[in-house]
Amino acid sequence: MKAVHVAVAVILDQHNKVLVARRPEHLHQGGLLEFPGGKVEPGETVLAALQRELFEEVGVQLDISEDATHPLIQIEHHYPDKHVLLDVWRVSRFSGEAQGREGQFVAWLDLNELDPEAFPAANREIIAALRQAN
Ligand SMILES: Nc1nc2c([nH]c(=O)n2[C@@H]2O[C@H](COP(=O)(O)OP(=O)(O)OP(=O)(O)O)[C@@H](O)[C@H]2O)c(=O)[nH]1
Ligand SMILES: [Mg+2]
Repeated sequence: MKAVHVAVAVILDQHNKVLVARRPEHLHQGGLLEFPGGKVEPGETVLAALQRELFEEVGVQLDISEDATHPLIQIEHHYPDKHVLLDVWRVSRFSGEAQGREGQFVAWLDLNELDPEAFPAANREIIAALRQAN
């Protein structure tokens, strides 16, 4: 099975709050929390995908310049039904107010309060890396 390349944004605000969204029930890993993002399309760079997905899903415009966007971690994970490569970026500048543009719940949660069990299994490593970096 070929890995699906996924661009994922961890947006941290000045109070160490992280933007999370709830995955719609009918999708893969539905009902769990996620960091917004989505599949990199053919011919698209990962940062372009990150920018496009964040705008489509939560209405936020990312500043993807080098001083505002940093690679955090890449995680390859095999779910029983899917193989993903999560390409996770830490973003410190954005504009717009986050809203669930696809009807999903979104929230800014304190980094220290994130419950890894509320996310897909692949995300546990992301949360650990984030806590280590902060
Ligand atoms: N966006 C996102 N996807 C994640 C996370 N963790 C994780 O395992 N995934 C998995 O990555 C895969 C792709 O993400 P996605 O469903 O957001 O892709 P997408 O926005 O392009 O959706 P679409 O297929 O409806 O067009 C899913 O199988 C999802 O379960 C996460 O924190 N954020
Ligand atoms: Mg998505």
